[in-house]
Amino acid sequence: MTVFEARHIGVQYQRNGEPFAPFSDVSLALEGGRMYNLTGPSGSGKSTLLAACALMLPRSGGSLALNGVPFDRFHPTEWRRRVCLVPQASALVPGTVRDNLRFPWTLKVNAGTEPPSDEFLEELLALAQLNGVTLDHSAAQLSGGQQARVALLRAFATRPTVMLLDEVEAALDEESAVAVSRLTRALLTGATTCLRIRHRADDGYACGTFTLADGAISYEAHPVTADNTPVAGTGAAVGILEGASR
Ligand SMILES: Nc1ncnc2c1ncn2[C@@H]1O[C@H](COP(=O)(O)OP(=O)(O)OP(=O)(O)O)[C@@H](O)[C@H]1O
Repeated sequence: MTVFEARHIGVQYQRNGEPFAPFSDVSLALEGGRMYNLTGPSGSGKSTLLAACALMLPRSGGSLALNGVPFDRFHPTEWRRRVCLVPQASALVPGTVRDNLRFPWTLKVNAGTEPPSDEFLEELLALAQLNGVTLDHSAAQLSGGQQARVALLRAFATRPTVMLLDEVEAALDEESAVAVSRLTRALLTGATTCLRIRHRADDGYACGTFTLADGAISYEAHPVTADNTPVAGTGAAVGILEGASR
């Protein structure tokens, strides 16, 4: 089922006083429980597209929808809570891993909602396979790969519908990058989806790749198994993130 749709999206910047549009008519649809790659040459507009989908940038045209509901029926803050953009360098805040995983609940966007319990956070942490890192661990003592995974958990803990990952594993070694992919895949439930900018070779976790080049987008599906799931990974967090244990 399609959970996120972008139709005929355009963005226009000003460059030396002149309008400049990396793209003006880009459409894509993402199905639930899937992970998609977004690739394309440097400067083709990948980060711009993610920011526009998260309503972080004004669009020059086009529409967005979540589960068929148009974006203008959401308050922009609520949209950004559901369509979560994770930048490449997601800075962790000083303090413990718990402080970081609960950080979204210090923000206005989550005002009035209960922060997650330690039990829920421990279940999430277990998925990330962080070699014994606990909720009380100092975030400053985590490796780069561990920090990237805690940043992902922090974003997923708010249960967004769409995760937009802007090269979250770009600065990591191959082993840590695979760990981030595995964790992302494990965190997806049937009601959530993920679009990630990726420059590395495919790692088998995505069901397909969008390519943005020269203002146009194309899509290529990846091989799937007989039960129509991507080759690598499973939604291991389905039970956790669908609510039973929070
Ligand atoms: N704030 C801005 N003002 C003007 N032009 C911008 C702005 N941000 C990005 N651009 C331009 O828009 C184009 C797309 O940039 P964007 O960062 O989206 O590309 P990208 O595909 O993500 O690139 P990369 O793979 O190098 O990260 C580039 O030509 C860039 O110079």
